[in-house]
Formats: sequence, structure tokens, C-alpha cells
Amino acid sequence: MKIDVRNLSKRFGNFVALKNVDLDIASGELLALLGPSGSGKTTLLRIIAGLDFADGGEVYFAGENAANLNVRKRHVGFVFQHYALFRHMTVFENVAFGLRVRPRRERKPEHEIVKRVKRLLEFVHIEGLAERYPDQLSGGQRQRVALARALAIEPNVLLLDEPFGALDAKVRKSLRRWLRDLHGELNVTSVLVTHDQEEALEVADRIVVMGNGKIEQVGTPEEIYNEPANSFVFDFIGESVKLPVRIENGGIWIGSRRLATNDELPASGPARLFVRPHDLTFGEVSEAPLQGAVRSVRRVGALSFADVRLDYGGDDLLVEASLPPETIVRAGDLVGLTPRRYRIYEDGAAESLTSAAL
Ligand SMILES: Nc1ncnc2c1ncn2[C@@H]1O[C@H](COP(=O)(O)OP(=O)(O)OP(=O)(O)O)[C@@H](O)[C@H]1O
Repeated sequence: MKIDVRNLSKRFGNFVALKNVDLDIASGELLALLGPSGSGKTTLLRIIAGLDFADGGEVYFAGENAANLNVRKRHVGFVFQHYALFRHMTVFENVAFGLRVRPRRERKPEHEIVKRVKRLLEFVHIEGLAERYPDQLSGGQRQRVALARALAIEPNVLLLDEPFGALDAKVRKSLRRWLRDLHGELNVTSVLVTHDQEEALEVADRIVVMGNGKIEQVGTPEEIYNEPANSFVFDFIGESVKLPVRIENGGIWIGSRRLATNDELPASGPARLFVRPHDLTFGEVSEAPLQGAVRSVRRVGALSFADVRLDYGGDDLLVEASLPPETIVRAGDLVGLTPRRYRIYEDGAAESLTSAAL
């Protein structure tokens, strides 16, 4: 089911929660709505679901204006972080619920309901838990039940709002892979709300980055990560180091050093260079555009990071750079750093002006 969102806006009192949101969701895709807390993700999801109404704009389900479709007619399956299962019902009964409450003429005979629920429980790998009650399940198992329950009604659209938000990091990771695989088999149009960039990057076909009720960028995970449209997206997705630079005489100036680039540059003036820590290459002090003293070295799992205090045109700036495995530095060492891949954004402005890969 294809969903088109057109010029949607929503206010809560004076607060603008959504501003002129336009979005096309392709049939069968898994789309992630990603953004900081309060950026409007849940509001957008609730309007798509028919649980809330927009002040302006429309939502179309397969070309039909959804204003004419109530929640039930939209055939939407939900999985919410806090969408509790019915505590007094077993897993089996929870999953069967949506099928049993259908109007009599649409309801399947009991033996078909039993067959379908069994198949769904197998599908989400919890067939052994059918007779348990929600209290007797782990958080991850509960979310599998919630998903089986959402799928029971054969939804046209699956809406997931931080479905793994309450789970620990390891379970989250395994459940999101599982969701990715499951979606590969089902191909039901799905919208996943998350504020976890890693989750969105790993699971989604496309990501919508939201900030302050607006869409900042829509793209594949690769596009969002490698070609962030503006400084907001760069900063929100992954780690970033921000360096004040100057554009002058057709070059990028970091303090008194010029950064080699063949790219077309924006107009002269102050700008900001955004670079991922792993794109800062360690090298000869005399040749690198950035120099500084290593303050400390840390290991996080398999990765090592060095905090480098840059001598930056009189200012001290602390940056965190990833250390390649073969590079050994110690606190106190003087090192050179070169931004290998970076993007330049006008100072204070949201536009991306240029990017470079040396
Ligand atoms: N019923 C409401 N009344 C007043 N303000 C609301 C209401 N619902 C949401 N808001 C406000 O609208 C903004 C967007 O909320 P929304 O829940 O869509 O954000 P979100 O991106 O999903 O955030 P989170 O990740 O924290 O869930 C927030 O500032 C929120 O406080």
C-alpha cells in the first residue's frame, strides 16, 4: 500500500508540531522516521494511522484520501513501545484478539483463527510461549507477541513507534535484525519511528530525518550518512567534529593552513567544516593542516580514540579522532590530523555547500 503525505501541518496550541510535511512512502518499503525527541515523528505517525488529525494537508492511502477512512478501514497494524499486551490474556489469546473482535460477517471460523495464530507465533519464533501470560515474558518476547498481534489482521500498513525502545542494547540489536528479515519476507509497507540512528541506518530502506516538525532529508541510509544535506543531519547522524574554517582566495583555511581541495567552494567568509572522527587521518605534524597534542587515548570495544587538543589559531579545541589499528600514540605526543572526507556548511546556515574526498 502506497502512502502519500501532502503538505501536512499540525499545531498543539501555539506550538507547531508539523510544518508542511510532504512525503511519499512506497508500497512495501520500510521507512524510518528519525529525529531528536520532540521533532514530530510520533505526531506524523499518529496522523497516518488516523489516531490524530492534521490541521492542514492530506494523507492518501493507495491514492484515496484517508480522511474518508476511519482507523479500522485503514487496516493498520501497530506496535508501540508502551502498547501493553492484555495482561489477563495468554500470548495465544493476545494474538487472536484482533481476529476475534471483527464483525461477525468478516470473522473467520474458529479453526482458521487457531491455525493463523499458530502460524504467526511460529513466524515470530515464539510458538513455545503460546500459553504464557505477558508477565511471564521478557521484554523482547513481549514485543514479538505485539508484532504477531499487529500482523494477525493482515494489515496494509505496519506502524512501529520505538518498538524496541525499552529493551537493552543487545536485545534491541538482535530484534532489529529480526525485524529487517521479517520485513523482507512480508513486504508490508512499514513506518518505524526511532530516535536511534544506528537502528534506522541498519533496518530501513529509506530514512526520513526530522527536526522541529520539518523534514530535513529523505534518503537511503547511505545517502543520509555519506551525503547529509545540511549541518543538522550531519550532526544528528553519527559522530561529528566541527571546526570553524574560513573560505578565502578560493581555498579552505584552517587557521593559517590551507586545506587541499579541488572542489568548488562557496563564497568567501566564515564556514564550518564537519568531519566524522574516523575521517580524521593521523599524519606528519609538518604536513597536516591540523596539529595538536594527544591528551588521552581510550578504547571502546574494538575501537580506539584519541582526544587531541588542537592548537587552533590561538584557540584550544578538543577533538576526538578514531585511531586506525596500526597507529600508536600516547598522551603528550604531538600529532598531525587531516580531514579526509568532510563537508563544509556556511557558518550558522543549514545549507551544505561543498564536500570533498581527498
Ligand atoms: N497532545 C499534545 N499536546 C501538546 N503538545 C503535544 C501533544 N502531542 C505532542 N506534542 C508536542 O509536539 C511535539 C512533537 O511531539 P512528538 O511526540 O511527535 O515528537 P517525537 O519526535 O515523536 O518525540 P519523541 O522521540 O520524544 O517521542 C513535542 O514538542 C510535543 O511536546
